[in-house]
Amino acid sequence: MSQTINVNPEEIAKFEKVAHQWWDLAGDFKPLHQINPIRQQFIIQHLGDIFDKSIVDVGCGGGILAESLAKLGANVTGIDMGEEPLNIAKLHALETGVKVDYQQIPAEQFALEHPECLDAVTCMEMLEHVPNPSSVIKACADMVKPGGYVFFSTLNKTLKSYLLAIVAAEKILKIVPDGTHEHDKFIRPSQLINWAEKYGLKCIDAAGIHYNPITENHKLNNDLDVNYILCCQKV
Ligand SMILES: C[S@@+](CC[C@H](N)C(=O)[O-])C[C@H]1O[C@@H](n2cnc3c(N)ncnc32)[C@H](O)[C@@H]1O
Repeated sequence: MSQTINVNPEEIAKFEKVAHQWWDLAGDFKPLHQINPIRQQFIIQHLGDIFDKSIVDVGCGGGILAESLAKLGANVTGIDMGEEPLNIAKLHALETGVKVDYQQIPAEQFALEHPECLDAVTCMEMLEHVPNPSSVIKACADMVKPGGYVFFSTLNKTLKSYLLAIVAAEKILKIVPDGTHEHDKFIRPSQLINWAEKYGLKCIDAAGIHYNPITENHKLNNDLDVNYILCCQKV
């Protein structure tokens, strides 16, 4: 299957190794738990009531966002190429009684099988872990209905993101495992928007995701220098 080429086994292995910590609120995924309410808020701000909306969460991992959207009544499918994160996601959904359809399938393959089917697609903190992010962006654009929404979040390629997301978070504070991120793989908003537009998406909103690991303060703001989220609409 040619689509599986767009997977870096080393990246998948990183997340397989720490998957057991996915729902530990004080563990390696603490930052994702802490920013989840604000990214959910950004999504709902654009989608409105998500009850009964069909949403695919691409690179869902252990299901932090997927579950939170399903809890609000959306019909959520979570896709990822990591087996262990998906096992953890399924187990957690059983424990909480939240219904999410988890599948191990590349985004490109899912898009081929489900063209223009969805009300929304979310793809959070995943693009910086794939060999060819533009191919994932195209897949997200292909699976959403015309007029539907695609949300991307990732890390900007700036000196500030290197200092905060790698030096501070990984090397000094050790709030995420050393080696989680490669600065080369970070994506400037202009680049992401360029790719999105190439595949028929129009960027209609952008926000910075501010997270201070020391004060644990988190909020959306206008500073896209480190972590940011985009809302795109399919033309
Ligand atoms: C940092 S986690 C983000 C999890 C989730 N999106 C969130 O923000 O809560 C990155 C996820 O991307 C997944 N991933 C990495 N490469 C992938 C690929 N090529 N296809 C699908 N998922 C991938 C990893 O397995 C991992 O679960």
